[in-house]
Amino acid sequence: MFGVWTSCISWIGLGFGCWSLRFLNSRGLLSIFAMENQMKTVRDAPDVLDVNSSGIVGGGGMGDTYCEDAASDNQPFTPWTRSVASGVDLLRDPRFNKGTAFTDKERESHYLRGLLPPVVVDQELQINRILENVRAYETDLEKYVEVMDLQERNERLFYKVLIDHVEELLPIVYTPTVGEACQKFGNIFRRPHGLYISLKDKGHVLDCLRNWPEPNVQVIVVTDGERILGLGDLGSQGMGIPIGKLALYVALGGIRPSATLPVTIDVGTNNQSLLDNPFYIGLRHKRATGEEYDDLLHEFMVACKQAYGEKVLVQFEDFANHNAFRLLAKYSTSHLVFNDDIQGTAAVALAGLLAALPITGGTLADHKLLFVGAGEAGTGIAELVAMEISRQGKISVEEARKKIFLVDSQGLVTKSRFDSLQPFKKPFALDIAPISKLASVIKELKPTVMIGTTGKGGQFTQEVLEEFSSYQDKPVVFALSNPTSQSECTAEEAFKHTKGKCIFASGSPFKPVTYEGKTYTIGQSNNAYIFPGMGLGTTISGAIRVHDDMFLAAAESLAKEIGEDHLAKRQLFPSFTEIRDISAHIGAAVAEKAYELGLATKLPKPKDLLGYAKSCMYSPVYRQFR
Ligand SMILES: O=C([O-])CC(=O)C(=O)O
Ligand SMILES: [Mg+2]
Repeated sequence: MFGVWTSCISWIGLGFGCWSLRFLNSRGLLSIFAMENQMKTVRDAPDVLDVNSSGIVGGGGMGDTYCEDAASDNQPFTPWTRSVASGVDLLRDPRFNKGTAFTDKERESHYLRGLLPPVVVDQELQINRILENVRAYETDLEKYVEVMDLQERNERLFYKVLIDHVEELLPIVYTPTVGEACQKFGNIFRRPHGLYISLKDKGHVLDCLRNWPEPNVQVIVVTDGERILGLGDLGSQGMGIPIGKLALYVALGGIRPSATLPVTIDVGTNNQSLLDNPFYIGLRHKRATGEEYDDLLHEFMVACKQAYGEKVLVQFEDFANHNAFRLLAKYSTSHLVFNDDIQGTAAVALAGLLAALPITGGTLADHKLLFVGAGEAGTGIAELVAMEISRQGKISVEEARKKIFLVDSQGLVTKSRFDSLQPFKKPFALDIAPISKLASVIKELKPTVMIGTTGKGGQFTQEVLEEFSSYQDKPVVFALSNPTSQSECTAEEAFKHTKGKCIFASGSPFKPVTYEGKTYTIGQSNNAYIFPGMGLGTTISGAIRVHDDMFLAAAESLAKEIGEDHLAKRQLFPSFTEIRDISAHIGAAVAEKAYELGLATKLPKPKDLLGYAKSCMYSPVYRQFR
């Protein structure tokens, strides 16, 4: 195969000078441009040929591992230019476009003369221009549209600005603004991004995947839009979430952009206001359920492996409880899959709890934990905490669960409700009389940690917080629901109503709080700390399954990032400015666990996993085109 292509390329290269030829391969259209007797291929098909600047053909296949593949993306000057279009096509391709940063030489050699204003600027100046424009907008939604437009125009600039200004831009491309963007997705719709797979595609899901232009996908984030953050059913408009999460996989975890695929499965929506909205982008009927739903999901899961192989990571995101748990159980033994809202959120919250121990004193097993909200996040965290207590204390998980209490919309989860409880709540049912009011639950059980995962704003009222802090000095309060509007309380309320005693974290970002002259930095207990590193770890090790122990390893790795400086400000999570380094550590810890569990396929195991993880991470610095 390689030899045939080599001679084909040489022949065209010698014979044609400046030409564009198109070949149809089995995966779709592969364009080949011949320029000045050099060949440059467009689009990296799995059997792509790499051509270096001196016209020597090399490569001949994307590396089997993530790293070999990523390495060519990372070199600021690569002779192994794999994919270069020319002329106006180059400007219109966000993967290669550099706008006014194309040098005069590049403009000359790539048929850009006259297509750009004469000025040549560097990436730094472009970043300053973008930031100035973004900052000039009044609303966060306008900022979101501006920044996401950049992703469609100039991918490397988008990631460079996001990485270099992560604290400022994360709340724009991610929670809370992405929530509002999803609510108004039909109104702000410009260009499609990601794959929309709907009931209309039944029987043709593999065709949808084959239409996606990138053949070497390594991470898929998929939602069915039924429970977008704490905002409920947003149908097809939930697409903003997979897009945002994957932008973070790249910016925070160093996954290559071309290896990411956002997917929304549209089976309808039960959101009447969207069904009535003329600008709604999805199927205009109520949600399909039962066999119809399961069949489409199954077709998708099978197609993922067919299209991208055994090692493609599928992240389930923002599915409703009734599907989230069973889909995870159904596919976790056959696919490399995890649920971010159950397992990612669990790992990040566990990291926060471990980080808090030097302040509270004692071990995790010394705490009594109350979960307010007993859905994916609540029971996900509860289970992982129970596993950690069991591991640390050498007791059974059943015994460890006794330190955990759940409250759902009906009140305390007790044995008296056993028959009607959803299966994921049953292991935590208490053998005591039912209590419906939250403040009364707290009074009765006297928990030391209270974690909100209700998806409903304002649940931690003044009464609740006062009661919770009435019998202890260091009450731990996590208000994890997103976006900010759904947070169980604000950071300010937490400090005020606990009289400055609390150790607080939230799912969405809050500004620092000053209480009685002391300023506290608010750590964001958001799965964004975990999933990028998880993706890095599974790809560099070639893992074929995700195991709970990998999440424990990720949580422990994240908790280690918290030092005395952080604790002095009661900050349980590091700043996002350090996240790429943190993701590399998490990636190495996850990969290490994958090897230990026999789930890794990249052999031999790299000697220095951390160094290897770092070397694999995508860098958005512009490449030069010769
Ligand atoms: O997206 C986020 O910010 C965290 C998350 O998964 C959710 O709230 O569903
Ligand atoms: Mg989520």
